Amino acid sequence: MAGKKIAGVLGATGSVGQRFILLLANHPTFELKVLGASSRSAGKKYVDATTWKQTDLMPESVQDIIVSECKAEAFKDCDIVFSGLDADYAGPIEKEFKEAGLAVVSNAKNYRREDDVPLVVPIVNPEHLDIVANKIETAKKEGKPRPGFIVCISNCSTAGLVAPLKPLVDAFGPIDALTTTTLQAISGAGFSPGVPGIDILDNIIPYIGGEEDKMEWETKKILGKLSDDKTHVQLLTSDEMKVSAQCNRVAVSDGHTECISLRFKNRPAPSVEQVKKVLRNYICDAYKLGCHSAPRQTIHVLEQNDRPQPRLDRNRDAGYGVSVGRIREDPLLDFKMVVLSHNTIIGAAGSGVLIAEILAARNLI
Ligand SMILES: NC(=O)C1=CN([C@@H]2O[C@H](COP(=O)(O)OP(=O)(O)OC[C@H]3O[C@@H](n4cnc5c(N)ncnc54)[C@H](OP(=O)(O)O)[C@@H]3O)[C@@H](O)[C@H]2O)C=CC1
Ligand SMILES: N[C@@H](CC(=O)OP(=O)(O)O)C(=O)O
Repeated sequence: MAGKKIAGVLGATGSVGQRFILLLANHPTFELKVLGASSRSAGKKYVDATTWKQTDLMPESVQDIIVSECKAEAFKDCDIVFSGLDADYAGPIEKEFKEAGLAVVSNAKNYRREDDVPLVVPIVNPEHLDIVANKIETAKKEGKPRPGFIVCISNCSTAGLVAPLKPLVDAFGPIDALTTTTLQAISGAGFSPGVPGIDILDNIIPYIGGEEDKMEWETKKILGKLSDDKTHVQLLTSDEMKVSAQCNRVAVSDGHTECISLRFKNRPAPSVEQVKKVLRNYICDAYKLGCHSAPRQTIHVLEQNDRPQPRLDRNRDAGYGVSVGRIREDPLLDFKMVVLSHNTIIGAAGSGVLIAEILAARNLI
């Protein structure tokens, strides 16, 4: 690669934005140059604008960067713009960036359901990025400038859920019924204002607005098939796959846990040992492509009966790997298991970085 690609982060002061900063600070492909946040932060040094809440120190390289307004003009030299914007404001900002010809990889939910926007968990469905390749190729054929585009990262709980589903579907055919009950970390609720300590200490909150609907819908897009003309994804129908989610907030800092049960359409169902073997042997395409952040072990199958646990297992493969434990037969469906994923790494900023690494490896940025 000639030189490093120039990167910017929108929403750089928030929960996801801070994680982007950590992941991009010493990245071999990307050089972090531009940071954007609200007008409350713009004009200040990053170190003064940000209430840093990560357990790793703020990298020195970003401390003196002056935070910009989230305007495309300020980011015009960026090869890639990562967005960790508050979804209440992300819509028009990301649209302006795309229309200015910029490549945006977004954590916000605003464009996930658009037909021409790939919804990507990079360890699961990187082939959906063909939609971007097709746009660029079409513009080239028509003699038009390289178009801007948005790629969306999934909801954080959905990212953890689909990771084990993908190799299972590839090996054993469709899953026609799935239930998941989540135990979600407080970092998932963001920092402004975030979950108050008085609400979450000694407590569980059995409601996360919009989360269950997102999990039930996004799973069907991520596991859907790319259309033959590579313009959109054919969503799984509710007849093909029924998904039911119940979402809870728990007093964990990082790492979403999910108790899932699933049923395969084909009979006879595989054995527990076959399921474990398929999960263990799964190597994601991003790793085969040689991407820097891709997990060497995509799915860690844990045999101890009290694992996975957020504090012990969330950082496997630097937070890009997903842990699955307690795989056993289910008396109602076929199997049940416990899945753990790092919500701000593979569930958010890390997925963004890995998507960008794939785009760079494919010369799409
Ligand atoms: N946390 C997680 O695990 C996940 C979050 N997401 C999504 O990622 C996005 C960011 O979430 P999170 O980091 O948790 O949120 P935070 O509340 O922690 O951060 C929000 C960011 O948006 C900025 N912002 C707020 N208002 C404006 C505005 N009017 N114009 C420009 N920037 C603004 C804030 O800047 P300032 O500091 O100046 O106010 C801050 O940088 C959301 O869309 C969320 O749904 C997705 C998956 C997982
Ligand atoms: N709702 C998730 C985080 C999030 O913001 O998700 P989304 O990007 O789908 O809105 C959580 O609370 O843990």
